[in-house]
Order: sequence, then C-alpha cells, then structure tokens
Amino acid sequence: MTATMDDPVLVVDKLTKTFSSRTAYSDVTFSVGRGEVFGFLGPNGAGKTTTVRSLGTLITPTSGKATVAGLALNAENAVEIRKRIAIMTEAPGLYGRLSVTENLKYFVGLYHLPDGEQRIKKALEAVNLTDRAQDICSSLSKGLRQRVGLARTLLNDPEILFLDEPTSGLDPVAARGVHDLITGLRDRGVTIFFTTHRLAEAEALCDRVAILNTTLRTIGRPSELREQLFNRGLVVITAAPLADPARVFTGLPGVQSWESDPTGGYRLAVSDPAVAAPEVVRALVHAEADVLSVGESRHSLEDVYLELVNEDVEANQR
Ligand SMILES: Nc1ncnc2c1ncn2[C@@H]1O[C@H](COP(=O)(O)OP(=O)(O)OP(=O)(O)O)[C@@H](O)[C@H]1O
Repeated sequence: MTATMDDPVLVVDKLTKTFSSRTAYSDVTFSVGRGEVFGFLGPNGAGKTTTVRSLGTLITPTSGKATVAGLALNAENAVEIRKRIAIMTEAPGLYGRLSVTENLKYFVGLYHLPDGEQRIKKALEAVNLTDRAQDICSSLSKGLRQRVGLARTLLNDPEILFLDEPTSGLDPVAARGVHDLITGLRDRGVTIFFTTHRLAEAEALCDRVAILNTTLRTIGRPSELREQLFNRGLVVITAAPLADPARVFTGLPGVQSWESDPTGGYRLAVSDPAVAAPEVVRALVHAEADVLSVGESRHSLEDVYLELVNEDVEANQR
C-alpha cells in the first residue's frame, strides 16, 4: 500500500509541551499519511516519548493543535481517539503471572472489545505467537514479550500504531522479527509511527523520518534528507598515493573540488557523478595510476542525523 499525503491520518500543528520550566518539545508541525511508516528520531531527551504520549491522549499538550485518526486532539475526543489508535511503550506492560492468552483476554475486556476470541486469534497469528499462546509471560524472552505487546496493540484494529522504541534491547534476530511485523502491518494499511535510536532500522523501514531535538530539525524521505544535506561525491581508491593528485583532479569537467581522504584515497565533490566519473577514470589512466575503485560516495541516514544533532550541540556551546 502506498501512503498518500492527500489523506493524512495524523496532523500536528505547532504542538508544544512544557513541564513547569522544562520544554519537552516545542512548535512541532508535521503530517503523516495513511499507511505510512513514519520514523521519529532524536537524541535522549529530545521529546519523542512525550510527543507520542501527547498524540496518544495520555498527556495534554500545552499549546498547538493536532488531529489524530480524523479527530481533533482534545479531552472530549480522547476516548474515541484511543479506540482508533494503539500505543506500545518501551515496556510492553504485561502481567507476568498470566499466560499470553490471559493477558490478551484481560485487555479485550478492558477495552470492551466484541468478538474477543477471534481478535486474539488474529493478533496472535499476526505476530507468529499462536504456538506460545498458553505460555506464562514472565517465562518468555524479551523479544517474545515484545511480540505479545505488539499483539496487544493489534486487538482493536488500530488505524495508527504508535511504537516507542519497539526494538530497544532486542538482539538483531528478534529486532528483525519486529521489522518484519512492521512491514506486514504496513502492507495491511496500518499507519505506523515509531521512535527509534537505530538509524539503520529507520532507514530500512520508514517512508519518511523526522528528526526532533526539542524542535523539529528536519523531515523527509531518507534519500531526500541525504541529498539536501550532502554534496554528491566520488571516492577514488588507488593502490598507491598519486604522485601529483592536484594535477590529476583539478579542472576536470564536473569535478568541483577534491581532497585526500585521511583513511586513504581521494574524495571528489562533483556536480553529476555520471559526467565526472568517466573523466576521472580517464585522467587516472593517463596518470598511470593503479586504480582499485571509483565509486559514488554514499551518505547514510546516520550521517544526516549526526550532522544535524552535532550542529545543535555546537550551537548550544556557543
Ligand atoms: N513527566 C515529566 N515531568 C517533567 N519533565 C518531563 C516529564 N516527561 C518528560 N520530561 C522531560 O521532557 C524532556 C523530553 O523527554 P522525552 O522522554 O520525551 O525524551 P525522548 O526523546 O523520548 O528521550 P529518550 O530517547 O531518552 O527516550 C526531557 O527533558 C524529560 O526530562
């Protein structure tokens, strides 16, 4: 399913939350399309959890507006909003002495949901836990408990699923299991809003990401953010350092500047890699260099994140 911003399921407009003198997040504005996987990133204390708690009606924002699953975020709509969304906080909040099914039955009762058995069956199937239904929750590994927590969030067929660090503390295999579940839910049209500190995870899963550091620092597709922030470049690796790199690289069509990379090789800023690369290869061959590789330099979402968050650290030190 392709998300579309013509049909936003979450609209946040200048939202701010302060706790006495401390600002948790300020002037935050963004929208999330129906069916989108949206990643909410930011350093510790950036305000991510507080934003999730606000949008999930657990705490009241200090100012600003939001629409959640088609309803204005306010005290009158809180019960109806909660019927349309689900939130999984970092600790899945299960009763350790109850079995998986007993836990889910408890929540079906708490939410007054009809057709409980059918819902539990579907939720367990969705998270691949049918064969562990009778296990006592305290006996499950952290990864399995996380999956029970996810099953719980699916009971009310939410339009929006808020997941606060769903893979925190999980090993790579268990985290991959959660990723597969997120992808599966997205394919079924559920909008997923999740916070994470794992940038590779956000890059792999999210249609768009936002980086929050009390205020919203940026928002967009990971590829767009990389392009906005970094010049395009080529990385040249040679078997031995070039005798006169300036002579090889200076003035080549499409090459704007070059520098030696401290880890070896050369980094070239280029306007268009497709134009510059053949010129660079020809110049290297002409200089009789032993070329190992010429490739486009790739920036990751982690590079974008570090660039923006470090800018904030530097600004605060001024
Ligand atoms: N109930 C509260 N009372 C006072 N301050 C709070 C409260 N909840 C959060 N804060 C403050 O708001 C700020 C944002 O916290 P929040 O937990 O939302 O950050 P976060 O981005 O989720 O961090 P982390 O990645 O560490 O989980 C922090 O300075 C925190 O101390």
